Amino acid sequence: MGTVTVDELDDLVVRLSDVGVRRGDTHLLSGVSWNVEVDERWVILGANGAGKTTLLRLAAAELHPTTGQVHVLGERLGRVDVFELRPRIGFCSAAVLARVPPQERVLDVVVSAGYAVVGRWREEYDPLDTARATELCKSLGIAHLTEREFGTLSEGERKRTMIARALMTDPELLLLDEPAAGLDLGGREDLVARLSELARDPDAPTTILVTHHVEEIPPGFTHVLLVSDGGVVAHGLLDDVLTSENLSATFGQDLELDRLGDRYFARRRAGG
Ligand SMILES: Nc1ncnc2c1ncn2[C@@H]1O[C@H](COP(=O)(O)OP(=O)(O)OP(=O)(O)O)[C@@H](O)[C@H]1O
Repeated sequence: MGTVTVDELDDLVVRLSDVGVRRGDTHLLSGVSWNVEVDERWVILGANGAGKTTLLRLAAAELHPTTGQVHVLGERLGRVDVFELRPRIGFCSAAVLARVPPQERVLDVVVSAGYAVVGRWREEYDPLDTARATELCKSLGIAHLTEREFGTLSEGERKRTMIARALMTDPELLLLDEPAAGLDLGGREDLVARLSELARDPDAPTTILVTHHVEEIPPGFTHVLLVSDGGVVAHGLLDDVLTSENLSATFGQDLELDRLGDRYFARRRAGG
């Protein structure tokens, strides 16, 4: 990857330059360089422990690199107040979901994102915020659940609530860590369809989605970053980079990738 000029930097939502993350003697990431431009929709794909969540936490300004540089929304981590940066980022992960009190009302889970709180359900909210939260719940198919307690929702309904919450602040960058994990086939297909709608919405934020499964790639996503063992196997346009060969290198198995319409499917090659 060549030198990036200041003008080009303006168009970069995320920029990792030769990034390493180390904990003790363990290298979680090493030598990662990666650029995400405005309006791109990226999938990060890799096996368990490959470093996907670590990458996403860097993009969320939740983690600093041990070596190299990370720029998020034009700001360099280490030189910016992350508390000013984070409201510009919508982050949806199992860790964020786990912080929601089960008794909280669904609409409050969504609307309270605008106030950067989880579980402050006695907050007084602006009617405009309530209206926006209601609209987001509608677009994610949970309008009928807004008065329910979060803890009574199904796994899929919780995931959709958390995506609505992540969108509440109108972020410039949306990060989704394994949004389809734990969903049944119907729930996964419903979520993939909703994320596909979001990906195709020109007003939606630049999006990065982490997954283990090519079946979970929503149509409309444009780019893929393949990671293995804390390093990049390949990155670029989905159509160019997502191949049987690259997928096999990513998962360390002889895999065959099929495309059916705008969806991907993978299986181990017979005898592989
Ligand atoms: N604080 C830490 N100390 C040591 N090792 C760590 C630490 N945090 C993460 N790791 C290790 O770093 C590697 C990458 O972790 P990461 O969570 O980024 O992987 P992942 O690709 O998201 O995995 P999964 O798909 O299983 O969620 C893993 O092997 C993990 O055990």
